[in-house]
Amino acid sequence: MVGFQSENMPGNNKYNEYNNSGASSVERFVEGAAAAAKALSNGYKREDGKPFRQRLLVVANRLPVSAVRKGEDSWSLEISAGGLVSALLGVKEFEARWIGWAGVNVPDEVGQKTLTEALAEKRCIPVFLTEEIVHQYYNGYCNNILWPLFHYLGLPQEDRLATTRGFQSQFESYQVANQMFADVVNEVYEEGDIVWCHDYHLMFLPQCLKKFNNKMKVGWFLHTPFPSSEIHRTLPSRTELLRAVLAADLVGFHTYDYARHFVSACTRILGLEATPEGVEDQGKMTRVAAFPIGIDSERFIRALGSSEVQGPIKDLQERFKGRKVMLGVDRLDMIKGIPQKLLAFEKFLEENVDWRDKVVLLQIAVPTRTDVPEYQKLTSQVHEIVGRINGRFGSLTAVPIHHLDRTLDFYGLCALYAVTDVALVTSLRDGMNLVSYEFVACQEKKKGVLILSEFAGAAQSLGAGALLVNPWNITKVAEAISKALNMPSAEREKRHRHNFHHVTTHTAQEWAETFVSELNDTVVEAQLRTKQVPPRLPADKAIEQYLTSTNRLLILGFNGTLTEPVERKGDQLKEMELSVHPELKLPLTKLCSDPNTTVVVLSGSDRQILDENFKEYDTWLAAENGMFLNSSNGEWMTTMPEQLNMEWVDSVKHIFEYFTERTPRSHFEEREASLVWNYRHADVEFGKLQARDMLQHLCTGPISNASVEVVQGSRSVEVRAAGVTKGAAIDRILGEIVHCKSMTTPIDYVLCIGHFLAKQDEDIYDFFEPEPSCFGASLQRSKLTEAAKFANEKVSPMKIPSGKNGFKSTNQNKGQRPVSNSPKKTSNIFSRTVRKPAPEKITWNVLDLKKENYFSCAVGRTQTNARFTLPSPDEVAEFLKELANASSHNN
Ligand SMILES: O=P(O)(O)OC[C@H]1O[C@H](O[C@H]2O[C@H](CO)[C@@H](O)[C@H](O)[C@H]2O)[C@H](O)[C@@H](O)[C@@H]1O
Ligand SMILES: O=c1ccn([C@@H]2O[C@H](COP(=O)(O)OP(=O)(O)O)[C@@H](O)[C@H]2O)c(=O)[nH]1
Repeated sequence: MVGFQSENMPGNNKYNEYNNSGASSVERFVEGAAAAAKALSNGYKREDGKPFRQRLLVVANRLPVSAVRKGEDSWSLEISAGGLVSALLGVKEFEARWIGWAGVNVPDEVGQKTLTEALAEKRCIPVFLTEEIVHQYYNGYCNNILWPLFHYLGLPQEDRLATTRGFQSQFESYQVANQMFADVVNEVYEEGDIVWCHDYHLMFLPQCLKKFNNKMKVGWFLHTPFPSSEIHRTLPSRTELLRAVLAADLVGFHTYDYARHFVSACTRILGLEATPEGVEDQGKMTRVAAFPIGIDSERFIRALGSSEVQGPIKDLQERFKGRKVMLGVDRLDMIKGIPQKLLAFEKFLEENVDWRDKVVLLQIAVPTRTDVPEYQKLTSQVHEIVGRINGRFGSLTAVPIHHLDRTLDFYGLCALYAVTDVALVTSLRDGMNLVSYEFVACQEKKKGVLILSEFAGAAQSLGAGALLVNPWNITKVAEAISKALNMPSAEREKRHRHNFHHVTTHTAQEWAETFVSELNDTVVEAQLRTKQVPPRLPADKAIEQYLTSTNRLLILGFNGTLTEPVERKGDQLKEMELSVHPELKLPLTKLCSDPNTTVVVLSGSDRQILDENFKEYDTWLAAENGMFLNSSNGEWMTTMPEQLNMEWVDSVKHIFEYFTERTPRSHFEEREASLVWNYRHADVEFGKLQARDMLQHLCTGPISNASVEVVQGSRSVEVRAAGVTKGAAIDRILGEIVHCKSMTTPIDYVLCIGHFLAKQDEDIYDFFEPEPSCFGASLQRSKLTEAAKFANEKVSPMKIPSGKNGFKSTNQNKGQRPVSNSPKKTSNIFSRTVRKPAPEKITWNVLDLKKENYFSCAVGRTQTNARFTLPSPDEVAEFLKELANASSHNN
């Protein structure tokens, strides 16, 4: 015996839910939306005085109503079952429109036209998917691939005999279907609208929408779990899906765990940067956050008092008099753990003979995705188990399990929730599970017990009051059933209080409002960030000014500026040494050989690396952020300031050693004025965790009182003596260059390009700044040397002062750490200090720099003090090529 269905069972009407005025919830929802729209256009306010909000386009695979064709041009609309629809029906604050599939194939024009009209009354806009697309996209890619994968059930094996089960063809249909949704959104969209895309069906949608209109405010919310990145990485189209989602402005999940998994998939699989706000890709920020959904609890509480619910409550109480009622309400889906639930109940009955005729389990199993073979198999499996248990423990007049393969209406469900003593939710994985919320909302009188799977998102919010179980552990679930049925009323009351408070204060309305307001804020913040992003380097202008200048200075960073693009293997950087971009050889040679141009490569790298990479060019090298200088004759000298406190080095080294030993493929470099721990070749995720720990150790230990700066790079941690910055070194470097080259005319053109660290090294841009830039140059000014201050005060020209902190005397290093080159690091052993120019000799203005002759440019950064930006070393190479060509034609 599979089940038992009473004639009087509540909710036999599977169509619309009616209230006293005879309107369905969809109609009420839609009427609310229509009223909102009207009020908006009339400038009205809502009853509670708040203004109406902007238009919200809710795009989900399924509309809140499914259409059933009654004739060529007549349709009846039923509410679609499922958590997403339930949650969004609770949202009444917006002038909302739904865009989605009506759950029916409508190939003919008449049908499409009439259904569109019928749905328009409900503010729903249909996306017409063909039967083949539905098969491949919905049954195939969504429900046979993404759904099981996201719920940790793994990928199905690709079936070579059935072409429809190939990943690739299903994925292509998925993309086509997403584009079909996008086309409808694009048609309906008006400026200022918010587009909220829902769920795993529409992961491609954000990208399609942004491609069409980059200004659209696009949010994406996932209703299922997002699995560990190790699961996601098994998906053949893992990269495309992540990238498509990242096109959204805001990406939301039910729990922090899911959000964290998503961010880690982006860092590990795509190699992107995680920030506290989300994920960053070349300056484009996607905000990632947790927004736990809720229900419209008021609607349930109100319904309990209505005659539509009170009637069925009485019937149910009468029918199950003398027995405790246990309830399961699930779509008949493998993630819901229905077989596990039944087996646990069977075990409970086996072990608790006295309870056999005193308890009944009502299991509502809503048919779902019935075209997918796995779901068909599940139905038979469940029927078989129910039959066996009822056969074993049933009598002529009663069975322990009442199993219904059908949908109940809202009132029927409320009545069931209200009469239940123990609700049993055993999902193997579940994004949230609204049934558990709904049960709690209906239990103010009875204060029944919720047994809840620890693998449902709801466990994180209702865990305080529920009995949490691992559904795979049948023995423990059986024990929980026993505990729940025997729980004293005081404990039930206490547990219920916790959960009722949560359910009634974290509602669907609040969920949607928070998401939408966060989306608005995210877009505003992004706009602000974009406004602060300096423009791209104007190559033509920079070249034109270069050609008309007579004494030019080019300051070029190395790593991330002149280097080859970095390759990745999976989530790892390819092991390789830094080397000059191959396309730069010729242009660099040309530029360096121009007698009117001085090229300085200014880098954080050590002397050896610069020697190895630049020995063939006639260029100045400034290693370790300018602490060492090498004129083109190959002799290194130090520019280190006096009084550098290096007492912290040993203890920091100790910590660096500790982390290096524990982080495979990381290493640290000991430099003269700094220590750098580098994890660019280590596992990105692990490296970041280690870096975080390391920072904590450093800050609470050796550097807590030391005069140092900690510089966090994208894959490194560097500790430097305070004051060791490129900006601070440049005046000493300039003095040496002027002297060495016996310059007699001022520098009248400066191009300073680098992937310099924002806080610590961008003072170099400000050093040359003839006018305070609008991008925050002033931030760094207080740190500048006298020479730089002088430069800032005057539009031009600038005189390099001698003295104080400008240049060091030749015997300045007494009592300091020795400044010799470490022999193992460089073959170029000799090091001397930069000479101190005689003040009387530099009486003229070294810099004669006008605003239009100064080009500071940040590479691969958008938050910068520089005047201009270039996105990558490739573009730097391109620009320097053009510059070198123009210059050689000019000569
Ligand atoms: O539309 P169907 O394919 O029949 O499936 C029904 C819905 O199932 C999923 O619901 C999820 O959303 C709930 C609300 O956020 C959440 O509580 C639950 O844990 C999820 O399973 C699916 O995500 C929806 O898109 C489907 O419409
Ligand atoms: O006969 C039924 C059974 C369930 N539901 C609704 O379906 C939703 C199920 O949501 P849940 O989050 O628990 O899981 P999902 O089915 O979305 O995975 C709940 O709002 C239920 O009220 C319904 O309308 N009729």
